[in-house]
Amino acid sequence: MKKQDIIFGIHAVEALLKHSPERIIELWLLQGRDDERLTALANEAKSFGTTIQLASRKVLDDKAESSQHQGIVARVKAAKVLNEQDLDVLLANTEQPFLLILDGVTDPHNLGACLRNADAAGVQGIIVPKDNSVGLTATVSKVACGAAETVPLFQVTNLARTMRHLQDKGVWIVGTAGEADCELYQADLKGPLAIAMGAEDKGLRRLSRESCDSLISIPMAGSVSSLNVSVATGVCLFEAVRQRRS
Ligand SMILES: C[S@@+](CC[C@H](N)C(=O)[O-])C[C@H]1O[C@@H](n2cnc3c(N)ncnc32)[C@H](O)[C@@H]1O
Repeated sequence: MKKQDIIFGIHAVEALLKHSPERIIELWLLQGRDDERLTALANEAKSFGTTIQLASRKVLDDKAESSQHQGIVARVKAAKVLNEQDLDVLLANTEQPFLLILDGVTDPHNLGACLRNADAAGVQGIIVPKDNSVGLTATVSKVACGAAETVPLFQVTNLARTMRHLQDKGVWIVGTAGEADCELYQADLKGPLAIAMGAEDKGLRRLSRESCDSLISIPMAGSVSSLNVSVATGVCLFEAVRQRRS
């Protein structure tokens, strides 16, 4: 298991300082950059006793393994990996579960965007299979814009079994597939709910699809056959938000 991670980008580091500053070991800032937001983050990090170093762009690019760091890179203690037991704790403490299942999303940009959507929609947790899914990488945190620090990601060994467990706890699972007869806008998305999205290439796996209580499609007016998974996630989550507010 990894003991340390890298997190980069202004929003990602800001969320880290807000929600789990104790994880930050060291912070590198781009030298010579006079940026109010970076200065504010550096001052906050200093107040937690974090070591701060100024570094060149090349050093930051190397640390982040990306040039998208916006002048700030943190070395952090790896986040605790959440599992089935942690999910049970969440369910026990949540009156009206609103969850997202991602069945094998492998692109870090997609997971990051789904985390961001989930945070914005008020989703309490995302469930992913441990294998064949991307985890919380530095790129995921950057794209999530802070949501990797606020939305718990549960990594489970057997997704179909976890879905049955959710159903036993009264959660209705709505799967998504372009060919489903029922359209999103006809579905009832109130009550304890988990929305299940499929992988970028193959969609929901057979067993996951069969484990859903219902399947819905997002109507497609044009010629493309499907939406990007993070876009489809946003569309479905916010239809659920609309219904749950009314
Ligand atoms: C790129 S699509 C996968 C396409 C894949 N070829 C398939 O057969 O499902 C990734 C995921 O986004 C969601 N999605 C994309 N377009 C959708 C649509 N029109 N209706 C429902 N879900 C959709 C589904 O969860 C799907 O599994």
